Amino acid sequence: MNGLKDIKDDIQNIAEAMLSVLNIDVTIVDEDLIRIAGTGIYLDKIGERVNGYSAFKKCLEEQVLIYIDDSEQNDICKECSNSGSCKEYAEVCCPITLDGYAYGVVGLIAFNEEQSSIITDNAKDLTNFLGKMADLISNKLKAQNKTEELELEKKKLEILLNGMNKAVVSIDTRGNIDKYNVKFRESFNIEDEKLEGGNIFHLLDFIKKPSALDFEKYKTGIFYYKKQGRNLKGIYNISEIVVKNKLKGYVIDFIENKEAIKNYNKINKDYKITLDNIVGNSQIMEYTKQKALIAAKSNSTVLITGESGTGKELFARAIHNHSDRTDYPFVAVNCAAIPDNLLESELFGYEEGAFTGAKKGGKLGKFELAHKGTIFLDEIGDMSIHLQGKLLRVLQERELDKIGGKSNIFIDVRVIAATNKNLEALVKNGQFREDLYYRLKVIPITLPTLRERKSDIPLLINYMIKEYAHKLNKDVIGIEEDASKTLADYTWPGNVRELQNIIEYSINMSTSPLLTLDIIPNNIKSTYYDEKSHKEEEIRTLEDLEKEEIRKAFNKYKHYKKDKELVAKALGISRATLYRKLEKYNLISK
Ligand SMILES: Nc1ncnc2c1ncn2[C@@H]1O[C@H](COP(=O)(O)OP(=O)(O)OP(=O)(O)O)[C@@H](O)[C@H]1O
Repeated sequence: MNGLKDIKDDIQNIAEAMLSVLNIDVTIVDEDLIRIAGTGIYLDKIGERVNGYSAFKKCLEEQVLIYIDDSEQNDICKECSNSGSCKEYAEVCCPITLDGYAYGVVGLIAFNEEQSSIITDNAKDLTNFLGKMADLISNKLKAQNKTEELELEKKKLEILLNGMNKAVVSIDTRGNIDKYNVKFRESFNIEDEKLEGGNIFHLLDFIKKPSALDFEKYKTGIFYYKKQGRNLKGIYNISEIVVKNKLKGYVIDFIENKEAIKNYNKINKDYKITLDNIVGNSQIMEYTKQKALIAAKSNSTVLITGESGTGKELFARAIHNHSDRTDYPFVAVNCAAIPDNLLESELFGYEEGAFTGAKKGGKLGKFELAHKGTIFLDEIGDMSIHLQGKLLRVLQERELDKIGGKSNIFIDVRVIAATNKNLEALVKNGQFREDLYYRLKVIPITLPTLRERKSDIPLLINYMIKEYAHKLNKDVIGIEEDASKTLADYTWPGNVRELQNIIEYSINMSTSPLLTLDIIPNNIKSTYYDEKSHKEEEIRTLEDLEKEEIRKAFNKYKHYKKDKELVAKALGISRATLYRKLEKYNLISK
């Protein structure tokens, strides 16, 4: 809280104004009885303390107006240490109070007969006037306190704003910049001179001027800023500033995309896939999980192989989540799903004007988006030889050579690749670069098929029943034994994904709390019955056995480009013999 000394110049002006109106000397003291302002002989005594016991002290302590018209007879004067030598003829003093506290006293003092008669003849008007002056001074004090409070609030807000890890700017309704934080200035790299008095719609032209009609539609947007040496992509939000129902302006905040992903990852940490929630405790699964955990603690490239639906992406995510990159992005790219000519810009991005039709501002590649995190290159076996070369360079140099880029960008990304193809075979056929193959398989992880871990099937079934019953809002709680046995005996060429589909289908179809055999699709049941009947028949024709072995071999090598060659080799026959047999058994469509 301020005292009178903090507004002493204002007070001195008031004292002089009073003197010129009344022609009576004025003195003003503060709460410590120090003279703050004065006229006449008191001018030289500013800064001095007034006498120990005086009318001023009483006025201050008792917060009462004191009027003395005869200093020789007055009781207060008699007790004053100046009694006998006092030069004052008469005086009026009034406390300066604010919120019940006395901050000082303002007094009028007569030093001669003439001044004394002014005081005595106009006692009522003068005391009234003095009261008004005391109010004027206390209001000045109040205003001073308010100004300081506002300055303090402003300072606090500035510190808060600058401590935020988010760029923020406030504007008036026409877009003129009012306030902004350090992060804003640094993110967009705009000098203070341009920002002060600048217009946001000119400086950041991706922001469209909001209108009351479609405010809701345009209040958030994605931005791409590539100027002043900055290359930012993110999301912006506009909030209205409304005071007493009137729109006064807007506050805009910006979140960089990478941060948004990071925050998203943090929020979703609880639901993250970890090795613990990958279902399966068979020996081979336990071994695979252990290997994945070791891989998570390293920064080397991982190559996950396994048939379709064995959980390659699941393992890749779990490895990322167990690594110290977990708070940074996990970016998955399916190399087979994107045409080769687009995959290059998808992975590595391009600079503005890199080619005809290139987007304004260029494009950030997945490698850049995954900075400090993990990139998951799924179906790597389908990548073209040209891109394999580019990828190899990125892995070796740890630098990104963007299309149309002038300089290389350093990247810190961990690579996990996956495929259901036999990369070794592709290397032999010249379809996959040998050098890249070895770069990728620094830590190879092979996921077991579901057939190889049949003991996990009941666990997976129970897990999936719970999951889908909840999702589909059905009261299914389990499965009947024969149905469970049928599922456990099936060969599951589509692995866990196929099992998932069957469970989802069965729960949809089920009308009872337990899944029953009759709702299990026939193609799954037939293997069970075929095998069962085969066991009972015991003796089968050689042709039947031959047909079944051919089928089994095709099933095993169906994902290989040179499947027929591999099947023939596995069956120990020539390709020509295989073709003859396929024709004989009418299996040619396979
Ligand atoms: N052990 C497991 N526990 C629980 N769910 C699993 C398991 N393995 C796979 N899944 C589920 O099966 C589905 C297929 O898994 P994922 O996509 O990881 O397989 P993938 O090997 O990458 O397949 P593709 O080669 O076809 O891309 C997903 O829905 C996944 O959640």
